[in-house]
Amino acid sequence: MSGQAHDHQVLAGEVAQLRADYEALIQFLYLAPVGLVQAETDGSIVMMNPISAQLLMPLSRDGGLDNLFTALDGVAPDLRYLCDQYTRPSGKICDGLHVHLNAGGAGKKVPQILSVTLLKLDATRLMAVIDDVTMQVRRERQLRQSDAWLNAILTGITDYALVGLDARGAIAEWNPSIGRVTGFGEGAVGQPYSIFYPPDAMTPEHLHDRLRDADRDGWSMDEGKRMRADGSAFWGSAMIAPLPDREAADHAGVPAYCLILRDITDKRGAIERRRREAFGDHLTGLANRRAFFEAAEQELVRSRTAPRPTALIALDADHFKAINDRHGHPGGDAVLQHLAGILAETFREVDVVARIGGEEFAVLLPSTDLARAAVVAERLRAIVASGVVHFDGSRIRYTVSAGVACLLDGEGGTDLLLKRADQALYAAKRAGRNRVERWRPELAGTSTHPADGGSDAA
Ligand SMILES: Nc1nc2c(ncn2[C@@H]2O[C@H](COP(=O)(O)OP(=O)(O)OP(=O)(O)O)[C@@H](O)[C@H]2O)c(=O)[nH]1
Repeated sequence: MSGQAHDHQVLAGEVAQLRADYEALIQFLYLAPVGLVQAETDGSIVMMNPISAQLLMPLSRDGGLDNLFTALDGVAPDLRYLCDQYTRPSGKICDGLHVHLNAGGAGKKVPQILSVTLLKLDATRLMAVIDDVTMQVRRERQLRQSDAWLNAILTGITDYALVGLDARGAIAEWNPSIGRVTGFGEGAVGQPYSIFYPPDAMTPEHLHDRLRDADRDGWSMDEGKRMRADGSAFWGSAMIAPLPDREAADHAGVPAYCLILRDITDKRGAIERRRREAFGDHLTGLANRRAFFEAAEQELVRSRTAPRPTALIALDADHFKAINDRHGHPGGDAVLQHLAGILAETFREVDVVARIGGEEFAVLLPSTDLARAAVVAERLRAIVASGVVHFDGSRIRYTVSAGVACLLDGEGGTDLLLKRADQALYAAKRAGRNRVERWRPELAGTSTHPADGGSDAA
């Protein structure tokens, strides 16, 4: 081969190499998962990839994209200034500058956050790297928040065990806090966290339910009797929270959740007192409206998974205003306490008996149909009608009216059940009081308040 031909071949090879490099660069620009914009130092855009067009287009006022600084003027007005002030021949003009789009706007769009890095390549060329970091920023903020939350929980607590659980709820690692609070040694590793609970208190299904609750809500908390390794019991709370990077931790023995086990034996009395204050009715000692709704909600959710009827009796003392007027408010209170006493004696342990309003009571009867509930309500009505309240030298006689309703498997919720029972109750009031009415479809749409429903007022 002649020298000239050889040179030619080398040159052709170099050109092919350059072309291949250029193709690779173009490919890179097109496929890069970030926006890349090449511009002159005054911001005039020379070249941009599709992602940067996508990110910058919404910022363009005239539908075109000629100048990087003009496009970003509304959201990052100092970019042009930063560039003018940058005197070095090349380097980073700004690094990961966060630019907020749609922030504070009247529109309902979620604020979008772009990260802009501006490089000076040489005296005439700039390169901007633009990335949509909205999700990343949100995620970091969430993580910071959950860190703060965890710190708040841990601060000031000295009697807790911090236990790493794997994705199946088995204890992943041992640490001294586990030994201190529960007495379990390294042999606990690999065992389900239910070893901290009394035998049979937690089925494998319960154990997994708690993990799923934590996945769904960010945490799951319960409180009750716990066991130490030596078989002694203590009163404890257990909070389970998923670890931030748990997706990657689907293997046995790798922590996916954190369990914080606290010995709160000392605090139990105070907690129960607070519970009573929050969920108890001070006048009658029965459950209050809030406790009733929570218990009813729980029962109805359970009745959906294991179908069964749920009944409700709504009860109201008749002509109660007249009793108050005649015997004074304390006399009225004595009647309410008397009625509460009868209710507490009449119903089963599983029934939820509550005072849900001034002189209105409600009883939730799990696994009970309409006919059975009506029989119980009738028995109650009769007991009240035959009783006497001794108050301040007087004998007060009173009666109650009751409405009974029932939901079949999975039908409606607490509000519907209570509404039907109320409709039946006021049908009983309209029909003359001192009686029990069952809800029936014709009552749908009738009033749940006597004043609207043509009550025969006292
Ligand atoms: N003593 C006492 N009275 C209460 C309490 N809460 C509500 N009340 C009274 O209960 C009375 C309820 O009156 P109404 O709603 O007119 O009902 P009613 O007189 O029982 O008539 P019907 O229900 O139609 O038979 C009002 O006078 C309330 O002031 C309470 O805790 N103690």
